[in-house]
Amino acid sequence: MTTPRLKTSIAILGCGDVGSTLAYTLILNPICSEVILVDPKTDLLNAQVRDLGDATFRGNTGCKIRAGSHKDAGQADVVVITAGAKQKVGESRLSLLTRNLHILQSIFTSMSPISSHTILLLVANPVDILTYFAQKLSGLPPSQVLGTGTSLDSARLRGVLAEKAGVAPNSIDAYVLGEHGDGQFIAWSNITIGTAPLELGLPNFTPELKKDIAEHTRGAAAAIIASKGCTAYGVANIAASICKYILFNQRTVRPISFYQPSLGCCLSMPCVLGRKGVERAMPIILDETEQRELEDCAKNLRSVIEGAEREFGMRKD
Ligand SMILES: NC(=O)C1=CN([C@@H]2O[C@H](COP(=O)(O)OP(=O)(O)OC[C@H]3O[C@@H](n4cnc5c(N)ncnc54)[C@H](O)[C@@H]3O)[C@@H](O)[C@H]2O)C=CC1
Ligand SMILES: CC(=O)C(=O)O
Repeated sequence: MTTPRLKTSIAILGCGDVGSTLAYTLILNPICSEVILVDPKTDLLNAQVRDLGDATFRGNTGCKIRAGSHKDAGQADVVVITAGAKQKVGESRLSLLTRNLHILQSIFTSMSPISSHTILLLVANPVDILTYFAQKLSGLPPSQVLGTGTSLDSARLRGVLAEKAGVAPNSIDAYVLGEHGDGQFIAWSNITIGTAPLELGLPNFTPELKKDIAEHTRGAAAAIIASKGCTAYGVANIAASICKYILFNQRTVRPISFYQPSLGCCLSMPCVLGRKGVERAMPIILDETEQRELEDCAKNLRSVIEGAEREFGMRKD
């Protein structure tokens, strides 16, 4: 007698550079039984499914890949939204807003009705603003709508600190918080290197080094885009990890973009990730400068949201 297998599915909307890299990551590190790819470019979609399908045949990973519709995606356990325009050289993430909000609106029109158990994970930029609108457009509870946010920036920060301190990145706790964009800030006061606070773990830490590290982290995406036109591997790895924390109910603490009731927008703060999405916010004590940076960041994001609501006729004033 064969044991029935539990079916878990991840739908990826958009199978361009990021969506296809995420699909490949999920095939190599299987965490679900099915990956559903959705993209209006049907030639590209079918070619990606065939090419990625070839990667499923060698080991018996148990993860199948298929093309699907937006309606199919709306019934998946996790829906990852990578659909949208990407930055050209010199463009900011925020400059993508009008184009990508149009795409987001059309996605929710096509996907409806969405299963009430689905977790939405936004990757498309500007990710904090799109996470905010995805929650409104989907009608799902805020805890089920999240964005990769500054988890990628935090990984980049851990990478550079690891190199300077001569320890493995996973021996470092360091959080970039706020906007996945120019309004991000580093919670310096919370960094630990192994068992040591930053100044002990990195004895040659100077104000110049601090500035260089912050600039490196904030500018990492633009530097890669200037040479190859996109970033894909880092965010695909982050998105696959987030899917795993959710599907395996891992209760892992990460900085993720989610709705902050006291700030009136979505931005990244640490939270516990599990099967319900954001299980709870994880408190963090910020120093005075960091608290001001958080408030400034939220103020800017709120004003971008208000501008978009006016442009898209979602506000009365
Ligand atoms: N949050 C993060 O850390 C990162 C975010 N990104 C963002 O991810 C997005 C995607 O980037 P790439 O994959 O490089 O772009 P891409 O242009 O290679 O792929 C985007 C795909 O979305 C598809 N698409 C458009 N409308 C759609 C719809 N209604 N439904 C399904 N698919 C649709 C397009 O046909 C295209 O194939 C961009 O907004 C980019 O800025 C990229 C890297 C990191
Ligand atoms: C493109 C982007 O948002 C990133 O790589 O951080």
